[in-house]
Amino acid sequence: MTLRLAVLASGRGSNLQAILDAIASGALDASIVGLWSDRRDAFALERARAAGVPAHVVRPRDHADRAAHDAALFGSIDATGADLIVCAGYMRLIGASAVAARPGRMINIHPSLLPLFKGLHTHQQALDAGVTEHGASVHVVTADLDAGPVLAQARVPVLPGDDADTLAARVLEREHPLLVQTLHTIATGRLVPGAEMARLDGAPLAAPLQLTANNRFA
Ligand SMILES: Nc1nc2c(c(=O)[nH]1)N[C@@H](CN(C=O)c1ccc(C(=O)N[C@@H](CCC(=O)O)C(=O)O)cc1)CN2
Ligand SMILES: NCC(=O)N[C@@H]1O[C@H](COP(=O)([O-])[O-])[C@@H](O)[C@H]1O
Repeated sequence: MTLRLAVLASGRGSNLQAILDAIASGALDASIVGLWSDRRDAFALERARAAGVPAHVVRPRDHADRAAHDAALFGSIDATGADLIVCAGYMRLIGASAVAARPGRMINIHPSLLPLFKGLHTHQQALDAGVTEHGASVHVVTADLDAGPVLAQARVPVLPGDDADTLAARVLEREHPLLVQTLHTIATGRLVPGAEMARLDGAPLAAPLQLTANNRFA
């Protein structure tokens, strides 16, 4: 069955574009039922429109508080019958009640090797920590920020002379196949995200899947 995706994005939308391209090429058996952004200037909106995907703006400033914003956002998403909600550069903390109502149905791509470097400015965090390896993670969204079960990771070296921008670019290049391959593994039913635990081939996922250089899981 084709996996129906609702995608949330706040910015340029390159991860959204990676999903769109994978669907268009036949590499991912999924459809995007809509793109939702909290920012009306998000270029992700243009990418969605160009692909014929319904693009929605739900701005926090138009709602009384976080709970009201979440209610409007997820009410719109629920109306589409989406199977999975993908945070692809969505820069809002999702409230605990919205998360609790959708256990295991939301994933996020985060630019660090979780549990290292949660939150924002992850590449500077990595440089400040002096790590020699960095990367990206796809994890289940839970009430606590960037703390849910980690489904898959991709690793990159930190190179001498790196700054936050050069490191971010190297990570972003690996995020795209990481997200697509994770969605493919979910779409085929091999990987099942859970609020507390993910399962791979019916067994508890013992450790995050690791993306190889040829964009497959080891
Ligand atoms: N409940 C959860 N919500 C979200 C998660 C999560 O794991 N649990 N992942 C994030 C994505 N994210 C990092 O990966 C992230 C999103 C938002 C923020 C943040 O501090 N946002 C501020 C507003 C910032 C702004 O508007 O510029 C806020 O919400 O007040 C940090 C990290 C998606 N949501
Ligand atoms: N805390 C969430 C977070 O920092 N997400 C990051 O935002 C970028 C979105 O890029 P994109 O809009 O080009 O997909 C990506 O690097 C993603 O990992």
